[in-house]
Amino acid sequence: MRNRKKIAVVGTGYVGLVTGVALSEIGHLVYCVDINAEKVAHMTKGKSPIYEPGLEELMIKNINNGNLKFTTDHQKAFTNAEVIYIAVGTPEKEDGTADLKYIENVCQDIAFNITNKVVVVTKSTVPVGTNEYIQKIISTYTKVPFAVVSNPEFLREGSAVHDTFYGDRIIIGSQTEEAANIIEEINKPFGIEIYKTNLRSAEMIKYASNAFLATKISFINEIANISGDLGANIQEVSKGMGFDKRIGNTFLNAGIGYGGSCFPKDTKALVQIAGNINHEFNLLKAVIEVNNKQQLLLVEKAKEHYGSLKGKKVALLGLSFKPNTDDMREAASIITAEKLILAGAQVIAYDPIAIENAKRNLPDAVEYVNSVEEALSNADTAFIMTEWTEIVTTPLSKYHQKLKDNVVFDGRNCYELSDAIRANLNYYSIGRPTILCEKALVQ
Ligand SMILES: NC(=O)C1=CN([C@@H]2O[C@H](COP(=O)(O)OP(=O)(O)OC[C@H]3O[C@@H](n4cnc5c(N)ncnc54)[C@H](O)[C@@H]3O)[C@@H](O)[C@H]2O)C=CC1
Ligand SMILES: O=C(O)[C@H]1O[C@H](OP(=O)(O)OP(=O)(O)OC[C@H]2O[C@@H](n3ccc(=O)[nH]c3=O)[C@H](O)[C@@H]2O)[C@H](O)[C@@H](O)[C@@H]1O
Repeated sequence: MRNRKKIAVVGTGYVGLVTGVALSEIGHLVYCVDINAEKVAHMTKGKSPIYEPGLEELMIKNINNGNLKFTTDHQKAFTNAEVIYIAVGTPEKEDGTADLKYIENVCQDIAFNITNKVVVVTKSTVPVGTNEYIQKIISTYTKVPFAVVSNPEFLREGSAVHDTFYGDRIIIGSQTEEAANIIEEINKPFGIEIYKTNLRSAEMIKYASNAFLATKISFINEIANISGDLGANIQEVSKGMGFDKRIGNTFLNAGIGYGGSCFPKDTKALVQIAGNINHEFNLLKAVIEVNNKQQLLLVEKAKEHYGSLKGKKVALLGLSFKPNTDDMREAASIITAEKLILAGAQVIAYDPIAIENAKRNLPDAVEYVNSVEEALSNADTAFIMTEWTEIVTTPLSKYHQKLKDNVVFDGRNCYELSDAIRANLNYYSIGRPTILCEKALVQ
């Protein structure tokens, strides 16, 4: 390959690993470096530490052709590297602000180990002004010339590989044209629209995008929360709204709120970022509050239906924060399981992929089973938390057959109301009229 570069990627979470794999796939020599030795050993054998469709195949291919290496040794990764991508975590602190301790450590790792002129690219989501802070830390410890570039990541978990090769835009924020051009050249083979801007605007584009998507979700959830009782059907409302190109037809699925590693933390961080310049971001505060309430909605509906949940056996179907990932960060299943157990219910949980991670996140009292059917067979009622294909394709007649109380609380609107009527079920969903058995047609 012409212009093949040695590139180091620091941190092998979703963003680092997918970035490293993608850059190796387009022909660069990529060293992915992580401080977690167990993870590195695993990845060196071609095993992905995360469940992400299509990722492991590309990892194996590029390990075998020599383009992709994993190491715990920063010096090995950084020696002669022309570009270094930072993709470590920026978790939230207790007050909601972004914790930059991993970024700060990486800056020192970079300063102490670079050998030649390098472009340092920040993929991690960082508050506005952080790239200048990165520049300051690195230059405190080294005389080797370098430039910083902000290149925020927009991939979604569960479709991360697809999003990397077919994303909507690549944002490059830089103070120098030279550094921006180097990163533009690297990204050209992806064939995705590139937008160049300054450092601070690039940093803000990332937070503003996540905050806007979270706002769309909380907005449609509020419309859902009034639609059901007013006899409207939120799915039809969303569809009708989505025909308007100014609104768009995505991110209008009502449900039990957004979870995941980013929307919850990035919305809180943006409220804090605004607070730092004395701006009260009331809209975003409301988005967060609506989401917190939304995550509790199924428990509230069940309490209303039953009066008390004491002794009820609940099948919790789908545990990850969305389908096609084993990520449990901020999943609605966590707070739901906690509230159910607090109310005296028994929780029988199932997920196609995320059970091992769920065991580290859900209360100890939760029991786990190996299939949807097994969960239903042991339960009085079911809560649908995540719209995995395996769950969505389970016919409602199965719920009718297996559940002792014949009641389903569907947090993801997986079924048509007409199917619930046909299956003769008590069926609660989000933003749609409740179906009660007496009204259902007995087959
Ligand atoms: N998860 C996602 O889908 C997306 C995440 N982001 C952002 O990307 C950043 C990374 O998030 P994730 O990919 O979820 O990562 P993560 O938090 O799951 O993993 C980070 C990795 O960095 C490693 N690490 C920490 N310090 C290190 C050091 N000094 N040297 C080498 N490795 C080190 C850790 O061992 C860990 O494996 C965050 O800022 C996040 O907000 C952005 C878009 C999508
Ligand atoms: O910064 C990040 O980490 C990423 O955050 C999100 O990606 P992700 O969290 O992986 O997944 P999404 O598909 O956005 O879903 C997030 C949450 O919103 C919920 N959601 C999504 C869409 C919708 O219409 N309704 C809805 O409730 C999902 O169930 C899930 O809990 C963004 O979509 C990515 O662009 C961004 O890069």
